[in-house]
Amino acid sequence: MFGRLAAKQVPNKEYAVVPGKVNPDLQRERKKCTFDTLELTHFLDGGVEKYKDRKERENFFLSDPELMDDVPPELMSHEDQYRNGLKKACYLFKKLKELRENGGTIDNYRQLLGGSLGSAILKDGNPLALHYVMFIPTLMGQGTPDQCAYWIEKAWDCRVIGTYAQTELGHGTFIRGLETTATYNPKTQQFFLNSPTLTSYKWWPGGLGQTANYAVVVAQLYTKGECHGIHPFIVQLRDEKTHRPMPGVIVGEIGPKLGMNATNNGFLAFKQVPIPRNQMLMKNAQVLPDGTYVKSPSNKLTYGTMMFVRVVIVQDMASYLAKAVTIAVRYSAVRRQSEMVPGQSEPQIMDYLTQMYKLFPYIATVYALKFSAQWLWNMYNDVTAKIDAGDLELLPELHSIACCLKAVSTADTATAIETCRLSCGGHGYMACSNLPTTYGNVTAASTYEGENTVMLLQTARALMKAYAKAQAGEQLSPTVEYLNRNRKFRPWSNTVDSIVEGFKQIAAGKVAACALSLQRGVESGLSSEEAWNRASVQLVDAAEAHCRAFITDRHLDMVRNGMNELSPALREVMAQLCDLYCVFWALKRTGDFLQFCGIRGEDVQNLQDYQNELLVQIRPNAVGLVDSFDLRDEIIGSALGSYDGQVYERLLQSAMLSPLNAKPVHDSYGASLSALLRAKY
Ligand SMILES: CC/C=C\C/C=C\C/C=C\CCCC(=O)SCCNC(=O)CCNC(=O)[C@H](O)C(C)(C)COP(=O)(O)OP(=O)(O)OC[C@H]1O[C@@H](n2cnc3c(N)ncnc32)[C@H](O)[C@@H]1OP(=O)(O)O
Ligand SMILES: Cc1cc2nc3c(=O)[nH]c(=O)nc-3n(C[C@H](O)[C@H](O)[C@H](O)COP(=O)(O)OP(=O)(O)OC[C@H]3O[C@@H](n4cnc5c(N)ncnc54)[C@H](O)[C@@H]3O)c2cc1C
Repeated sequence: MFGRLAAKQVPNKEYAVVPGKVNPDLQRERKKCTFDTLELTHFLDGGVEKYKDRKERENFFLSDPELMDDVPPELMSHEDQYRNGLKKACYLFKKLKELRENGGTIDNYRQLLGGSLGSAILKDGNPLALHYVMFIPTLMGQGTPDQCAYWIEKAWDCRVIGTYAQTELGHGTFIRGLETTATYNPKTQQFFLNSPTLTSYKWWPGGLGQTANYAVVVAQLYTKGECHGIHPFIVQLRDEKTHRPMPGVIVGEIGPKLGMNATNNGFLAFKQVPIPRNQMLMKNAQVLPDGTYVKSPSNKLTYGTMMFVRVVIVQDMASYLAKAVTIAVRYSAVRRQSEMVPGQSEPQIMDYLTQMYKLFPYIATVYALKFSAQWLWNMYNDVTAKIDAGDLELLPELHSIACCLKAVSTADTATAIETCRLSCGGHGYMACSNLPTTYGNVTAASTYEGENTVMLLQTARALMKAYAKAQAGEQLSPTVEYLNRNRKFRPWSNTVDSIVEGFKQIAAGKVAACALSLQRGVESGLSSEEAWNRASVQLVDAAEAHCRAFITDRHLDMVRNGMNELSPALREVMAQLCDLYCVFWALKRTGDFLQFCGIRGEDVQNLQDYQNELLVQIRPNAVGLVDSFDLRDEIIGSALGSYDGQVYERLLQSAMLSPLNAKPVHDSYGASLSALLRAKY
């Protein structure tokens, strides 16, 4: 599990991990599976060829001992976490080059950043992540052809390493309020970057601390004495030879965090630092040599990189969740506890219905998120192609759906991972379960790239506009089509179709209720902004309902129309998971269903019965389902979740890695404990 780790011997050899030995409970589970797990793996990969590519790629990276940890990051100091992360990130870059030069493929660079492979190699974050996730995408999305030609090659080759420096100590959400200035001087044809206040210090950018030598800096543009709002600039932070900070640049690292401790998040300030005019990214807005400002077709195009990352985050959440639920399900098959029937042997904890309820809805969530993420990715590509051709019509629709999916996927995944941890009892609390680190990585995503409440309020804003359009009888875009005022919702019928329809009905009801609250607020004398604030709890709720309607609709559509080539046995299991996702959320929202869909008490009981039935139906396939995610042990990185299920052996092995166990008597005994034991009070 930990590569070349020189572990202290376990106290008793017969309790050591035995290569190839598989826990008998797991073996039995695998025999029970009713479908072909490889068929599902191929489906998840998008076909046999892609499956083979992935396996080859994983082998290339994960079989390299240089990329495995000698010591788990949680046993390292903060400084060593960074040192180790950076060493591996640099080595990874060289390997990637080697792969390319040998004709190998890596269809998506990101696979090495977040997601399965990335989080296996750099468990606690990658100090080069922002270079790939935001610096390069900003150059590509916001540079002119000349700027792209000059910078992108250098960046791909890591001859410059960048980050995305937007957030400041004083402002992360409200980016129009950023204080860093970039003032143009036509005489020298330079911008001067300045940080006028403490609150204008850039704060958070990944890799900024000691890694990046360049950054895209988002700053208020001043030219001819006028402020034109925030724009992106390429700024050199460190000397290309010595890596010392450039004159006027104050830069450092912000310190330990809940997680992601190798990402080298930093702070940055400028004292009138000059950069040439051509280092403002000018695909959209421009400053001409004489200082004339040329407006962008939309000032929201500056926000393009954030949109890209929000889209990508939804995909990554599905990967993190697949990992967590694999750990928890395998552990639940191995772990036996209590007596279900007095006097009988202890059952596997997965036989308790409450345990199935903790885990199986989250196996289903992996699929729900994956299908929504695929749809969003396709829409993102369509819309960006249209924007490049000058058509911005679909940008608001993309923004609205990306914001709520980012918020709901990150929040749901964080809850799911915490539930997986709880489902593993005390052992889930151990760092070596890999659930705490995974949680640390995922919960960060509820804040970064747009804080979740703020994101839902962006969607709510779009929903209010769509509602007004619907009331005016205007045509609506596809994701809000259900708001059409002439739409007749079908009556409740105790089917999954009815639940999906019900979520739309709930969203439509909540959107209408928000519109009414806003209207009443204004009529009572509040300004529209005050009325908005008063309605904001409801607005967030409406945006979440809209997103749930979207996710369930996508999931059901995929099961009905996107799985025709799968075997009947597999299709049946996929349909069960989709039903479970829908019923699980319907039961979490029974109040809404009672309020908006006209269901009755006995319908809730029917849903409850159906949920229980689904949990029991899925039970024999639980291990097969997580095996189908096909995550190698290096990716799982957990004493509880490895394929062979040698849980207790691995827990003991991992305890022996603690430096506290290196000697029979620890040094601290002489330093403090012995005196205490001998003192006479
Ligand atoms: C990712 C996985 C891989 C690896 C992970 C590893 C490492 C990565 C780790 C971390 C990366 C994190 C990096 C960051 O966090 S970078 C910083 C991100 N910052 C934010 O996201 C800031 C959030 N704030 C905003 O986006 C905006 O300020 C705002 C909240 C949207 C408000 O903007 P504002 O200009 O004030 O707009 P409004 O007045 O509210 O709205 C005006 C108008 O514009 C529309 N709008 C807003 N944003 C967009 C957009 N992006 N695209 C299109 N349209 C947009 C908005 O809807 C409104 O429209 P109206 O028609 O209603 O006027
Ligand atoms: C791990 C991590 C990595 C990051 N990496 C980067 C990076 O690489 N580059 C970068 O530039 N930034 C980065 N960030 C910063 C990140 O983008 C911001 O933290 C995020 O956008 C939230 O902004 P904030 O911290 O100012 O929160 P705030 O906006 O201060 O939020 C605090 C609270 O105020 C509420 N709030 C704020 N505004 C409103 C509103 N309008 N309506 C209702 N409620 C509101 C929020 O809901 C929240 O509850 C990173 C952050 C983290 C945690």
